[in-house]
Amino acid sequence: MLPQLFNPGLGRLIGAGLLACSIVTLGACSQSEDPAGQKQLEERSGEQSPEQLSGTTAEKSSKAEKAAPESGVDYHSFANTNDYRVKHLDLDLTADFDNKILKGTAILDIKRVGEKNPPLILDTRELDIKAVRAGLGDDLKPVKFSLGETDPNLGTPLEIELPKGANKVAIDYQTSPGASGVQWLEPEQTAGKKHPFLFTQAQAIHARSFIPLQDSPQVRMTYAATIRTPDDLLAVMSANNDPETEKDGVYEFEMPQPIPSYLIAIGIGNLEFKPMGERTGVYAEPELLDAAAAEFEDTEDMLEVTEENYGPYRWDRYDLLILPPSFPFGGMENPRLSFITPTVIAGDKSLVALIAHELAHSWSGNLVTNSSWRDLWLNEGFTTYLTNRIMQFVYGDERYKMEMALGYDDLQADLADRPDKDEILAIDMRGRDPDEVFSNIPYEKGSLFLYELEQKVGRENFDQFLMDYFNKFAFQSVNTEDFVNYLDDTLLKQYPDKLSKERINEWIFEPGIPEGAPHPQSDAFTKLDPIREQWLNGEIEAGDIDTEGWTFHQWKYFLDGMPEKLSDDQLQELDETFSLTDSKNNEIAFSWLMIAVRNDYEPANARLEDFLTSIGRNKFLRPLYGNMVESGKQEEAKRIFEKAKSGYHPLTVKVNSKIIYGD
Ligand SMILES: CC/C=C\C/C=C\C[C@@H](O)/C=C/C=C/C=C\[C@@H](O)CCCC(=O)O
Ligand SMILES: [Zn+2]
Repeated sequence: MLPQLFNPGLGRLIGAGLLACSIVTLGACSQSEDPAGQKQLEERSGEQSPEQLSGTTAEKSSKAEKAAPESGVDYHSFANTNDYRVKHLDLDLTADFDNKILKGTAILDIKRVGEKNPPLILDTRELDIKAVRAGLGDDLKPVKFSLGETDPNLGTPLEIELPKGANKVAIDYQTSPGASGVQWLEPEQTAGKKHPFLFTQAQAIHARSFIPLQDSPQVRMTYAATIRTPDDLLAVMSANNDPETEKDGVYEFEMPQPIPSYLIAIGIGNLEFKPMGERTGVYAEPELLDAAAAEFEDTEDMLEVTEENYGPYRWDRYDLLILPPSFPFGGMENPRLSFITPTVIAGDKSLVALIAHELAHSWSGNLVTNSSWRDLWLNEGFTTYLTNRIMQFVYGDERYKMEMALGYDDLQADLADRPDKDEILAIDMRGRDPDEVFSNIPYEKGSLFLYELEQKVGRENFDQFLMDYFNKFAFQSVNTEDFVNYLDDTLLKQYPDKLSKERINEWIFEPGIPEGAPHPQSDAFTKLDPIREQWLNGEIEAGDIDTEGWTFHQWKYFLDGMPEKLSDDQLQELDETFSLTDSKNNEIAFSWLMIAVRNDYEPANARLEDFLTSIGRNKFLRPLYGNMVESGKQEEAKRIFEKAKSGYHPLTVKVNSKIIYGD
């Protein structure tokens, strides 16, 4: 039998569905004919289409190398960061739940870094800009501004004429109800069903949909914020949340460490706090608070082992915010306060690698940051490597091996699915929407590359290397070339007989996995292969399989290793013996539903519909909808998607409607 993984709080959430919230059609933003904006756009998105980047492997990789943006250039931002840099943001926003808008003022402290005095160009998306003032210090006067042409991926540049010597710009604005980085939830979509909820998700290029700024990970700023909410709701941010704060509708925050814009985050809801350790705690709706605190109680241990091995935690507190199930990701590493899907509260800590992952970003990603989305692997590959190590420190070798092996299988699956050009770590993303290119490749291939380095130079030496890397580049944004140069100066010099530049380039600039790369495996998994085989061959019945003590990881491995096609009898036997359709572990349910969809297993249809309408996590939705379309169930996919869509996050709607309806 399946282990009993049911969690009452989550059960209520899942059962409730996600209806009643309507995603309002994106409103038009006032625009002017603006040649400057158009030029920015051409410079950023037009040089080479992805198709132009195809060719032989050698050509491809050399073109990928050339795609390294010049210093100060980010193909996913209009901002003229070679002229000005935003250093600090002061935000004062009111959350208007009735109209689904954030309204207020952003004051940017800017530093001129170029020789000239051109207009300041900021990123925006669907923002209604009411007025702009600029000047020196607090002497701000109204200035001219214009919105340029809108690019479907990048949004709309905001051009501001600055008086000479200006170092401050104040922008009065409001967001659109359909802002791509904000989800407004109706009470029905929450655990408590009585209060609305709001959360933002800025990565990769959605901060611009709720704050006008230089929305590029090359730019780091400190921030202070006042967030005004209805009196009975609590606001939290990726900043200095005070666990003692009482609900009163006005909340002040400070983020004293410089962070990139994609890490600015706001959550508002009927939230309460529960401590888990000295520096760690959880914010959640009261209905979920105890379950979340119990599930994630090892967070403090994770924090301590990571510090011991990779250097100090530099962000003061580390708390978790548990979001409603429409959150489009497993977690988001917002500094000091990771945003977490409730779908990982399984009741048995089986899915807590996600917490290790978000915590690890406090070193890889938040401290040392990819300087453009081309270099995402520097954030995610390092973080995935650290995640595995944290899981080993806290839960031991067997868990480590299983997590690694599952990651390797995820990588294989994505490699089988993607064009060569998207298998390159330093990926060419020009002209593309980062949300649509997103895959496991930067995570798992990046991590496997680091694992190979570890194997070659020895674990202790590699840990030292990582600690030094985090210290050297702390609070800086780096690109692939910075990392390669650092490798040149360190490990390549220290271990010339063990490492080579060619091999490193192959990992970073060539598609696929280099020949001879490590292949993480787990005995706890390989022993399941003959059992699965025997069952498939009819030599044993499902009831003969001794599943006592199987971990979630083993169930996932067992199910994911099933062949494409199973007979109706086989599906029924599996389901009746192991109650798979009713599994309360969302990862197991997902693996089973993937099998059910591709084999037209009707008894799982109701669960499939419930799953797709109650969870908004793209990791599950994209493959499930994709599988439905591929197996001829496009109409059913459309029906369910239309029913669920009003409760999905804007990003979820966008990427899945492409899958279901095509372009
Ligand atoms: C190769 C793609 C390059 C850049 C894309 C960057 C961001 C894309 C965007 O869609 C945002 C992603 C945010 C991810 C946040 C957390 C992930 O670690 C979650 C992974 C999936 C999950 O567990 O649900
Ligand atoms: Zn991550």
